[in-house]
Amino acid sequence: MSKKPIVGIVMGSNSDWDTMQHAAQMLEQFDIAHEAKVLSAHRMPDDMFQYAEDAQANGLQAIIAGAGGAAHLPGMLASKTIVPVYGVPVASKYLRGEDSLYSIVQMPKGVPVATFAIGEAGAANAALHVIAGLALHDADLAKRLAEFRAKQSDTARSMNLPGY
Ligand SMILES: Nc1c(C(=O)O)ncn1[C@@H]1O[C@H](COP(=O)(O)O)[C@@H](O)[C@H]1O
Repeated sequence: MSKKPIVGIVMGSNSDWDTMQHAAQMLEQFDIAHEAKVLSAHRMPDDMFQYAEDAQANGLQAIIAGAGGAAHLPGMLASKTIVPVYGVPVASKYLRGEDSLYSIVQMPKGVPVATFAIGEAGAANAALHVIAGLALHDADLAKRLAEFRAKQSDTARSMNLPGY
């Protein structure tokens, strides 16, 4: 039987998956039980409200929400749950995601959404941030996160520049 998800990855459209799959891959890599689904504040507001209202009772410890353009999904989720919401601005067709970034990051005081960079690095980092929080209470996960960081340092140290 698959483990009950503790992280929810949601996105406004399946067109966001190219970006949001990087969050899923990171959680997969660290063996964190998660779910991924399309959920839109604009196109399916009742489903979105229900998801947020049930999130805590369903055992979710974090929600990673990605959306592009008028990206209201992360903020609206945050307005309906105390489960922390990590927002990922997806690059939009016309404004390259600046619109997504601004609409996620500019939350009114009192309803926070932790906002990450536009695109796949933001999606991966949102997952890593969630993992860091979980690792505070999970020694094995903390060890694996430290190993991931050490490997990354090794890769950076071995980078050569042409002619130097
Ligand atoms: N920003 C939102 C929301 C929302 O915030 O509720 N729902 C869909 N969308 C976004 O619309 C973009 C285009 O969607 P389509 O590709 O389906 O036309 C996507 O990036 C999606 O996140």
